[in-house]
Amino acid sequence: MTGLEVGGVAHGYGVGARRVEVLHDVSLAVRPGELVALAGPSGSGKSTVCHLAAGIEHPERGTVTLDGRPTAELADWGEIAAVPQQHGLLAGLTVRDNVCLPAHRAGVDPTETFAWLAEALDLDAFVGRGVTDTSLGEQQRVAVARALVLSPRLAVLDEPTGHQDDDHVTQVVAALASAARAGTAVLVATHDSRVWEVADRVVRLDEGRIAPDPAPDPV
Ligand SMILES: Nc1ncnc2c1ncn2[C@@H]1O[C@H](COP(=O)(O)OP(=O)(O)OP(=O)(O)O)[C@@H](O)[C@H]1O
Repeated sequence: MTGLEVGGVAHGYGVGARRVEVLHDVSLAVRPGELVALAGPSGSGKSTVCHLAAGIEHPERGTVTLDGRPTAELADWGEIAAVPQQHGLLAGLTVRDNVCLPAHRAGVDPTETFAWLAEALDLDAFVGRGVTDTSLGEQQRVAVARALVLSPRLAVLDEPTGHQDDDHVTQVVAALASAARAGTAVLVATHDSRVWEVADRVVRLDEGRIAPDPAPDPV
């Protein structure tokens, strides 16, 4: 098991005069059991890396693999689970059914994991409610719970603390750290220094390139 490997990726959007080059020779890895934060200014390409890692897009050049297989060929939520910026929840379902959907589709009983996630992410008060009848922050935690319900080999989360207050940031960060301890490779695009603090590594993007590590402070 090698986890997520992004190798020499170049990627952009559009053609001709509308062409935007977004990523230039990006390489990074997230090993099973690692939590890696992807930092960088707005527009530096974090969400694009997330889309490629989650297999939502194919890289134009280079490779993006999970345990050696292209992520774009892995559609199973037990392999790769994602929290996109817009959360991607199903409006017609309750909170509980949104979280449990990947498990139901995989034929796995989610009862125990759901109970743990609902408590860990403070969902208990509204698990039976339609997901559209919850706040944006609540929906974001529902999306995090859904991503973790099958203990995927890779979890890709795009700004998963963006709508949370301090206490709930702590809960989301703890749930992600716990998933990593259980063996999931966790990639988190985030501006949130509270995520950087618990990450095994922080990888910085700058204008679509991996930024070098800052020089150590002089002693
Ligand atoms: N579908 C698209 N078509 C054209 N350009 C795009 C598309 N998606 C993203 N871009 C451009 O690619 C660049 C990187 O966008 P991306 O969303 O990956 O950045 P980001 O680092 O996640 O930003 P933020 O922190 O604001 O979410 C931006 O200049 C953006 O405008």
